[in-house]
Amino acid sequence: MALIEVQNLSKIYRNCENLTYALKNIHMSVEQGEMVAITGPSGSGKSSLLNILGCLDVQSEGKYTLNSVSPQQLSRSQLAQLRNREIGFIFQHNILLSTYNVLENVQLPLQYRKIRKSDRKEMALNVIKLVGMESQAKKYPHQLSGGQQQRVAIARALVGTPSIILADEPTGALDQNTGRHVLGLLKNLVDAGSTIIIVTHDHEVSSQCNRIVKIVDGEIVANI
Ligand SMILES: Nc1ncnc2c1ncn2[C@@H]1O[C@H](COP(=O)(O)OP(=O)(O)OP(=O)(O)O)[C@@H](O)[C@H]1O
Repeated sequence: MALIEVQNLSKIYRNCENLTYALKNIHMSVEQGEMVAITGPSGSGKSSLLNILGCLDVQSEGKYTLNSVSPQQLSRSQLAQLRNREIGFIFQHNILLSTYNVLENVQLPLQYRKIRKSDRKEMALNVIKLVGMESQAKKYPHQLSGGQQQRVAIARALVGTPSIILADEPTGALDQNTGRHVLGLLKNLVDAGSTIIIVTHDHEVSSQCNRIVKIVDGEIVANI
């Protein structure tokens, strides 16, 4: 079974009298070690899909399994544990805590796990090194550039060794050079065995992925 399996999945938003069919009959699977781009025009359903894959929302119809687990069958606390253990999130505008330094920010996803304090620090330092930020570990977010902050966000997404990394426009807020650097970092992670799904409008990013899933009006129109 693939790491991610989506079958006949639909998402319908109900607001008062209105129904919006944000996703219609989606089928897709993602294997371990793939880097997959999700593209499509504004309002096509990309975020709705990413939210379901990230267990932040549930589908209205159909089936989703992550590592053979069906998130829709879990309680809220089980779901929170699954998210914490299996998924690393990277957003366009990273949400580092301003009063925490780099090392403290990167350790955050580990605080809900039963891991010794000294081990947490070591795990965080390892991923901080991986993204080339070891000399900045004591700095606070406001002392870093946008690209450096995004590298810290990537380290934080990685620290718990999640099964999958979900990235929403990870280079969208960066200048071209910094964006290329961050993209290179994500590619290195995939080369080392990580699985990444990236929502992007950027052709340079999607062209570097193994596969592009294009969504239009809630339907997959290409998966190549
Ligand atoms: N909470 C909600 N309630 C009602 N409709 C929603 C909600 N969230 C999204 N939608 C609608 O679902 C459709 C898909 O939205 P979605 O945000 O998934 O698109 P998107 O491809 O991520 O767009 P963008 O690229 O602009 O971020 C749109 O028609 C949107 O208006």
